[in-house]
Order: sequence, then structure tokens, then C-alpha cells
Amino acid sequence: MSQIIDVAHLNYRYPQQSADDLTLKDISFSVADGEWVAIVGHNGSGKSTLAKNLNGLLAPVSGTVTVDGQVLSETTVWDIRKKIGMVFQNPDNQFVGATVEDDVAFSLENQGIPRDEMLERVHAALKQVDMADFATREPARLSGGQKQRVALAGMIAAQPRILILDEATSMLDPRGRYEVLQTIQQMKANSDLTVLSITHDIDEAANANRVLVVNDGRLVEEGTPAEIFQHGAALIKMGLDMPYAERLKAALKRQGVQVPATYLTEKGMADWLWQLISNK
Ligand SMILES: Nc1ncnc2c1ncn2[C@@H]1O[C@H](COP(=O)(O)OP(=O)(O)OP(=O)(O)O)[C@@H](O)[C@H]1O
Repeated sequence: MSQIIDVAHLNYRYPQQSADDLTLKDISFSVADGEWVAIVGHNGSGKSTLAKNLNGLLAPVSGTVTVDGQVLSETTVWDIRKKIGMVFQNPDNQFVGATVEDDVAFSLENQGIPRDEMLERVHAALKQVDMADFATREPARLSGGQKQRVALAGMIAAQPRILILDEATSMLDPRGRYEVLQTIQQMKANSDLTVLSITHDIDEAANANRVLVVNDGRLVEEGTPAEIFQHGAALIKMGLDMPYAERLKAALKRQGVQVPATYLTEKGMADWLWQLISNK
């Protein structure tokens, strides 16, 4: 698989920081075309700053960001932004339309799509996030979770090559989060979408092909969800919750039950428990 994102030795500092201080410290990683990568880490570790460096909202002190073969610079930034859809934690700052449908349509405006097709795509996207009934409402009057769904609908309609989700499901309840993740999976199945999701949600991270852990501006771990979740209680130090299967294992261990040392999914734990019970 070819690389769609390549970050090399990225250093970033905010203007008000002193010259010897950095928010992002020598970050390097690549993302393959079509991959789903989760970025996890404590509050304030630099995840959002990293996301904003990827589409040129912030410019690094040194290091390079290459997207789809183009090195990010003042001249390539507009080309690159067309390929990246970003959904932030607080969608309020992203709304531009007077109504929900206008807002979703705005994401398509610069693509020169005929009006009929545009309307079709807007309504299909709103339906996918279960917001079709709100098409003519004012975005400002929606709940936090509904706003996140509308922001996601904008990205579904725009069909970017790369989707960056910055805590984009944080205001949804577990069911809503599950539905949105299913929608993104579907988007991925229908196109060669690459997903980068910044999240505290363990299920969102578990859906990824790979997990990157950021701590104090540095990339400190990288692995498959299984490799990362194997860290058990140390996950909490990395800014992640423990997956349900790991919490269950810890509780069984406290009861004196010998549990497998390797990471198991919920299904893996269920199979293991079933075998344990059947053999008694
Ligand atoms: N606009 C800004 N100006 C100055 N410092 C900032 C700015 N935005 C963020 N920071 C600082 O940069 C560091 C990294 O913040 P960032 O928002 O990237 O972290 P994060 O990992 O995304 O956290 P969270 O999970 O809370 O969103 C923090 O110390 C934060 O206070």
C-alpha cells in the first residue's frame, strides 16, 4: 500500500511559547492509503495541534508533512485541504450555513457539482447520520451530539480522501457513537478513504488498523490495537480507558482466576470463558 500521509521530524511551537519550548517534538509517522489510524494520549499532549499541522492550519517550526505526494507549503495547502475533511470536537466553530442542509451543502460548494446531485448527496448524508428530519433547522439550535452528526454529514457529502476526526464523536451517547463509527466503516468500504481519528474512546481506537500514542508532544508508542491494549493498566497512563475485555480480565484475576496474558477482544474473552465453563 502506498503512503498517503508522511510526517517527518515535525516540530511545532505556538507563537507565545519560549524558543526552547515545543508543543510537538520530532514527530515522524506515515499513514497508508486506506488505513484507519487512531491517535490517543492525555489532554494537552498535542493531538489537536498535530491534526492542525496536517492540513496547514498551523505551520511547523521544522519538519515536513507530505499528503498524497505533495509536501505541505503555502502553495500546496489549498490542494491538500481539498483532500482532507476535518471534524473537530466542538463543531460550533465549523458551522457556516443558516440551515443544516445549507451547512452540509457548503462542504460541496467548491467542487462544481450540479445542484441536483448536490441536493441528493446532502440528503443522503443527513440520512446516514440520522439527521434527515433536521434539514431545515438552524445548526446553532441543535444539541452537541446533533451538531457532531451534522459536521460528519458534511464530510460524508464531500467525500474527502482523508478524514481527520478530532474527538468528533465525544458528544454522542454510546449508541450514537456506534452508529457514527458504522457509517465511517461504510464510507471506508465504499471508497479508499483514509481515517485519522483522535480519540479517548476505546471502541473507536479498537476499530483502527493502528494506534499512535502521543505523550507530552512526542510519539511514544505505535502498534495494532491488540498490541497497545495488551499494556493493560498502563493504558490509563497513556490517556486511554481500559477496554471492557481487559477490565473483565483484571476483575477475574482479582478473584484468583488464571487469565490469558495476551489481549483478547470481547468475543475472544467470551469464547475463552465458554471453554472454561464447558471444561468444568
Ligand atoms: N492556540 C494555542 N495557543 C497556545 N497554546 C496552545 C494553543 N492550543 C493548544 N495549546 C497548548 O498546546 C498543548 C497541546 O494542546 P492540544 O490541544 O494539541 O492537545 P490535545 O492532546 O489535543 O488535548 P485535548 O485532548 O485536551 O484536546 C497544550 O499544552 C495546550 O495548552
